[in-house]
Amino acid sequence: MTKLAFSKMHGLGNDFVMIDAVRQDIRLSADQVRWLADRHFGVGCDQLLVVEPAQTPGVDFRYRIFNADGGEVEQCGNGARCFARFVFEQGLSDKREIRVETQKGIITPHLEDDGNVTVDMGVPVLKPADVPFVSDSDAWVQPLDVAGTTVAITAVSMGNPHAVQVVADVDTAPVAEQGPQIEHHPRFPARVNAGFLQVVDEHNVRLRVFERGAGETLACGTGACAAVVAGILRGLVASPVRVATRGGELTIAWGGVGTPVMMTGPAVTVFTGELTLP
Ligand SMILES: N[C@@H](CCC[C@H](N)C(=O)O)C(=O)O
Repeated sequence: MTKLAFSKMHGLGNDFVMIDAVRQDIRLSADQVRWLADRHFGVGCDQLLVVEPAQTPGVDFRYRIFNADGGEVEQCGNGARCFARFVFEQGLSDKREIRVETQKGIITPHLEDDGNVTVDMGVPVLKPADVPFVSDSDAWVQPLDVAGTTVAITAVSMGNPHAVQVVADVDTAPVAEQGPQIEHHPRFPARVNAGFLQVVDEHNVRLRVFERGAGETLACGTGACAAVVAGILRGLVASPVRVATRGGELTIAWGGVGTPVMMTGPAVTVFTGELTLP
């Protein structure tokens, strides 16, 4: 029987089980990830985050991200902020700026004095083939057939893939209906996170995201980055942009094509615990 110490954290209600695999010798199967993520039989979370020793010189840690469905993915924005608070609170690092490698490159969370965390999320990828999105056009806005209707999406990778559409009102947007269809759309061969963006004014938007491998979450950090990139490319908003999600607000700043996206928001520890893995 394997004992596992963990922390339960959240960023705007996007919740995580955090595991220290620096001091614990732990390797989880997809079944164990699904069990931990299960809200009835396990701890419950949208994503499970595993902190490991770095594999690259000059980098502090590696962190791995698993969706509630057990699949490992490339990037997680709210998770990156929680990762930074976790390693600080757990005494794994006393640095306020931490270089961490993910499946899709190195990101740099910074613990702010006010308790928020700012993360350099890297340069967004816009070339369709690299998102990956199947298209013979490089246009920022592209039609996508979704269950008999055509929606206008912007495909953006923040390390992980996003399809962002603009809606009149997020409260009435067809998130539950279209979300699963977009997630599994054949033009997104790695599946995709489906974002629904409402522009309030030049510096304020509202956002809902149906996440790949987790369903709709209360907030999605990379989704907020992708939505602001899409909004700026479409000429609808200007940096910085406050993104209101169902779980709270993030601030996203982006200087344009070829520059990194900066994300600022909270990271909260809810409780710590120990369990026996099945
Ligand atoms: N909630 C995350 C994103 C987690 C990964 C995503 N579901 C995917 O499959 O790409 C965030 O805050 O960015």
